Amino acid sequence: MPHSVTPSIEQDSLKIAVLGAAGGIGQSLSLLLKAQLQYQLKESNRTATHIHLALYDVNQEAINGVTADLSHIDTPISVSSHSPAGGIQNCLNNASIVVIPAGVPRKPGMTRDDLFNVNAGIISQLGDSIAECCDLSKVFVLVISNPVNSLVPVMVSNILKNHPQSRNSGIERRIMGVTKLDIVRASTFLREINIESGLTPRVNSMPDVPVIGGHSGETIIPLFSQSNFLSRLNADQLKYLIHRVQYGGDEVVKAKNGKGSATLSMAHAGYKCVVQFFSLLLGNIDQIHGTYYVSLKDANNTPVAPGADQLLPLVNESAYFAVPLTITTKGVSYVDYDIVSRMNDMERKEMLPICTSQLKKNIDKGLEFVASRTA
Ligand SMILES: NC(=O)c1ccc[n+]([C@@H]2O[C@H](COP(=O)([O-])OP(=O)(O)OC[C@H]3O[C@@H](n4cnc5c(N)ncnc54)[C@H](O)[C@@H]3O)[C@@H](O)[C@H]2O)c1
Ligand SMILES: O=C(O)C[C@H](O)C(=O)O
Repeated sequence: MPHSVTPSIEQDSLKIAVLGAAGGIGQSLSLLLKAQLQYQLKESNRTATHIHLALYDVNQEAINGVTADLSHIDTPISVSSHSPAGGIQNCLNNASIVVIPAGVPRKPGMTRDDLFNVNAGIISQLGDSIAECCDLSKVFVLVISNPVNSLVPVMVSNILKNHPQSRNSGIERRIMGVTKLDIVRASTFLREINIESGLTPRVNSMPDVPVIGGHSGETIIPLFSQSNFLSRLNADQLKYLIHRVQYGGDEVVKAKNGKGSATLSMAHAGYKCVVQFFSLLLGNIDQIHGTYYVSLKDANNTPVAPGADQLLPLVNESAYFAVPLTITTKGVSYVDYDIVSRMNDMERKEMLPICTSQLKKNIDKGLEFVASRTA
């Protein structure tokens, strides 16, 4: 029996499932959701909406402990604990948003790609469960597990290939790779360097830096050319910032020295993403503007939304790419291809080709994994 603190989900309810919720990211993200989500309801006219957090992990003892602990927090959000013993179905049934930080993290000396074999198996199994338990015409799936560049293709192609109920569901428009941590880092590091250069930024505002491409090393393209501060950066500062954003993950892996990778900053970034989808589903907003790593083609191999047709030739036909998107309850509805035309020469001629050639290998690896799994 899953341990359920509030077992019955009321009719007007919104359920968020976190898979891998007993881990470093999962625990901190679940804390933020349990402690903070109800503040979104205040903006909503759906004050009667009941929010439920369904927490799943293969580590049964750990997830029961995490759920019992969170359940004492004085917010009107119910929580339930799920593990393989009681089945993942109870966790996923009726979920509107599924967030996935399940899988192994890096240790020093490893690349994200070294995680592929273990995590691709986990992601494809979780994808099978999502296909069986969730309404594929409605659910949003946010993939945090690494390597994001390969695992999003695994999630999308496994569901489309192996689950006939996905046909015409549009699920490929609602599976999002989470690259928000790169955006969070770019903003943080730019602010730091501005302060070092003698600027006094406002306490309550952070610089905006779009980051596109993928989520590892040189596939990460921070577009400092599109921040308001480019003219204040010298060439060395710009080089330093780009490198720091591209390898920010390594900084944390090294500092944790074998005890994992970024968890707290990732939980913060993931929370920002979940809040967007939560607000969309509550009806607080009718569209999201956000950057996610998504499939640029739909199940019929045609561009996923307006703008994707223009973007594809600009990104060397990369089938997956992180790019600013407009997202409605149906999923990706517009792809901001124009961000590539706004890149400066160095970003477009030097960084973009390196990104897309590496992305191609990462994407192919994911697709080949699914093909061999099906065969
Ligand atoms: N997208 C990003 O920006 C980003 C940032 C940081 C970390 N990550 C990735 O997120 C993943 C998780 O990182 P972490 O630090 O939380 O790791 P962790 O080891 O602390 O937690 C992972 C959790 O997943 C659980 N798990 C394993 N297999 C599972 C399965 N089949 N179903 C459900 N749960 C399962 C484990 O029991 C564990 O509790 C890693 O792959 C890491 O590389 C991504
Ligand atoms: O670096 C990692 O392995 C975790 C994550 O992708 C990060 O960017 O911090």
